[in-house]
Amino acid sequence: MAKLQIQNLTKKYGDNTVVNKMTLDVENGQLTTIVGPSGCGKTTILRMIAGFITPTGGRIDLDERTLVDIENGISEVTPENRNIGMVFQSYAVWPHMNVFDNVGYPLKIRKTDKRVLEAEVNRVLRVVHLEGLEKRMAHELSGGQQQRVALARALILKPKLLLLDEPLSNLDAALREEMRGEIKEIQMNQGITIINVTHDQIEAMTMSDKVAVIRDGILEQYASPKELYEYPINRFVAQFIGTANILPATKEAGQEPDENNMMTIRVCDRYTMKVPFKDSDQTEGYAAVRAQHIEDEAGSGLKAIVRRNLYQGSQIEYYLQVDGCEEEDLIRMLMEVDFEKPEGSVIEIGIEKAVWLDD
Ligand SMILES: Nc1ncnc2c1ncn2[C@@H]1O[C@H](COP(=O)(O)OP(=O)(O)OP(=O)(O)O)[C@@H](O)[C@H]1O
Repeated sequence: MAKLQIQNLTKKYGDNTVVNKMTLDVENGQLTTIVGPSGCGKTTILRMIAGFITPTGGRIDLDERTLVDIENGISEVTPENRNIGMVFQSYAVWPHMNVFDNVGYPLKIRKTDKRVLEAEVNRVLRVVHLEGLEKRMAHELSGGQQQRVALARALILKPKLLLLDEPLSNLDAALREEMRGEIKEIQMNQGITIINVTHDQIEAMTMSDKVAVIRDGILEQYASPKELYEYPINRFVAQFIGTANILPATKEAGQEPDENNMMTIRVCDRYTMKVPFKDSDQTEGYAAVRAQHIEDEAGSGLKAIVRRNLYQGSQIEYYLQVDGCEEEDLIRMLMEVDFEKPEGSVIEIGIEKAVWLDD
């Protein structure tokens, strides 16, 4: 049984549909990340789950309790009664309050017994590794520490669901990585369900059990990081997650899967290969190919001119103009450093692995 169920969730501002019939389940104790370009509707989705924005349509259930159901006219549960914690991109800590008071505030306004409050503050400060800083004013903390205070304040009410709206985006790279690890640890140790929003695809891949890729308010694909990377559903997902090369491809109509569940496609009208079978009627489409799956293969029939080679220490990244591809669509290839080809050289390439995309 899923913990959070979102069905046909829709938000319109006038004629502008910013979230369009989104349906997804988040399993108990899992971390789901919502990714997509700026303006695709990520924050709007999170704020509808939290109860700050009323949907135009659809339904949200948390642990078999209906939070909102527009079509059936069920009155909305107010944000403070949803048992959902939220941490925003801006730290939102009170600068002239110390760490203890910042974190204890949600319990204080609920008139919690002083001793219980103290024990709870100490508990969550340990969880976010801030013990010892209780008396420090929030404005005397680093960005990362302030973000931990915000996290502790969200955790103190023991939410069923924690919503994170790009809380790491203002932190430097090293701190961001550390915090990712800590959020993951909180998820595992506290058994909490988390929805994280980001436009950083590396963050999405490394932290999540599942990733929801959104474009223009529409859920394009919802799957594990590995599945998204290996079997992207369309060009948008293939390029957004792990920047795949996209090459024009064709296939014969009516193909059946072979004994290995593969089918035959022709890439750039020059190179025939097998890819995982997809039940599609289309004869013209695309092959998505990762840079590390393009190889040097003399006699392959797929010619390429080296346009750029970028030495990266452990490997060389080549940008190739491939016969049969648009001239401006350069293809990326990663090679060992002993494969040295100057700009302008003509090579022949092979493709070790690809997936077929209809669109
Ligand atoms: N109150 C509002 N009135 C009208 N349009 C709005 C309102 N709030 C958001 N929008 C529009 O809805 C769309 C989605 O916004 P949202 O903030 O959810 O995107 P996002 O994916 O979180 O973007 P970012 O990554 O930049 O934070 C945007 O086009 C935005 O301009």
